[in-house]
Amino acid sequence: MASYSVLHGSVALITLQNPPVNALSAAVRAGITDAVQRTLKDPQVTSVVICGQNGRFCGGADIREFGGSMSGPPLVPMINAIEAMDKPVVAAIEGVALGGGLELALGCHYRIAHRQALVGLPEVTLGLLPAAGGSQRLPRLIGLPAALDLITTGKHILASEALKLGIVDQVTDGNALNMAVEFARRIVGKPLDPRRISTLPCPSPPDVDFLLDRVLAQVRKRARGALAPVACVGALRAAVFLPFAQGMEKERELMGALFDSGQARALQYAFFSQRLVSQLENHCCYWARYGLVPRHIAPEEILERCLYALTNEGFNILQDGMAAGPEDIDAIYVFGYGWPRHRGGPMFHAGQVGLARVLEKLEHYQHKHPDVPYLKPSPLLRRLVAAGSPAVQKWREFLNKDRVHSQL
Ligand SMILES: CCCCCC/C=C/CC(=O)SCCNC(=O)CCNC(=O)[C@H](O)C(C)(C)COP(=O)(O)OP(=O)(O)OC[C@H]1O[C@@H](n2cnc3c(N)ncnc32)[C@H](O)[C@@H]1OP(=O)(O)O
Repeated sequence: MASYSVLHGSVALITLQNPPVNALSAAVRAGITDAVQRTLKDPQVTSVVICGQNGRFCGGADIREFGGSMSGPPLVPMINAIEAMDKPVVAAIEGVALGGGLELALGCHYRIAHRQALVGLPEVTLGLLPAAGGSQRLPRLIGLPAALDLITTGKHILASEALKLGIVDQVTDGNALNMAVEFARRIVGKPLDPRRISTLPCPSPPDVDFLLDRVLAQVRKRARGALAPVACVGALRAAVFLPFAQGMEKERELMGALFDSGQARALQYAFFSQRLVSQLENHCCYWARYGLVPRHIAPEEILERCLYALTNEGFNILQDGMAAGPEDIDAIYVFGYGWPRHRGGPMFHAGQVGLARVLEKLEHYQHKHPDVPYLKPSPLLRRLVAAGSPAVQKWREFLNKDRVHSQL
């Protein structure tokens, strides 16, 4: 939800309330929409400040809502309505203004931030693009090159850097909310048209096509096969060449293709997995408090059972003639599945660990879990170990001559 109050008799304060990061859930969007209506109707109110509860402006759209059916007021019209207001609206940014949170702030007429606050459009890291106007407003505010950098990487930057880029108007080491309220009182009556970012042209260099093509090639190389960075460049191209309203249509169209994609689901799953893992320690405290004895599983066991089962399947694939050699499997993992290049690929890595050790571990885990078929060591792995664990480049010599021809 969002609370509404009036300070000094004339400054409406809209406070986003959705701990811990004040994500823009349906209830928060409804609260903001209602509060905007109240400020418009209240003749005493001459300016507006939007802030987040507990020193955090907003962590963006509520990612947990993405999996289900989205309800409540949509973000885009809400932000457009804020920008269109005839009373100045100031975003008081403390903590974070990320994703939809920064897009909300870009719909405001001014942005005042704490120096240490983090801002950014990290949607690309979730397989998305900034589709609440961010891909169209940010380049209009700070120019195409800087917007391309921020949006295609999704990086978070400090407000002090955002000030240099022109994303925020002022920073403070003190209380950003107090500063924003004082600022809001002072700017009443100043013209708002130049502050509506959607009405600005998009500053871009003369060789704009060259720049867009170069960045497109870079993102394709950096994140092979990833859809979102490519879509981000497409949305920014629209910001340069199309008027705002048409650019917004393009932004929406590109987001439509990403929103339900497997890549977006995977990246959002990874976001929450990362946080769950970091909470493991707290779970242990919980178990201890209730007298439960957790089964101890060493992190190496999890890693080894995943990794060695994977390489074991690689040996079976080689044995069955589905791949011509270990290099085929490694190339698929490095280039297709993001296996760290400096580790060569799973088959090369098995060679580095030592085939005898991989075999020993598989035998150990198979003994413990005889019902798990993929822990059963491959005959090819046994043959290689028996032959003294030759280097990966020699494995082809040990493949059965009569195996089915490779499909690769
Ligand atoms: C066609 C549809 C149109 C839709 C258009 C609108 C689209 C908008 C796109 C977006 O805005 S996508 C979201 C963009 N925002 C982000 O990517 C930020 C994600 N969050 C973070 O990076 C970090 O959480 C943080 C904000 C920097 C805070 O970090 P900190 O280390 O302090 O805390 P965490 O442990 O990471 O998080 C605490 C807690 O909060 C949950 N959470 C964080 N952000 C969100 C979020 N945006 N939505 C939902 N939940 C969020 C996080 O999962 C933790 O909760 P948990 O229960 O412990 O897991």
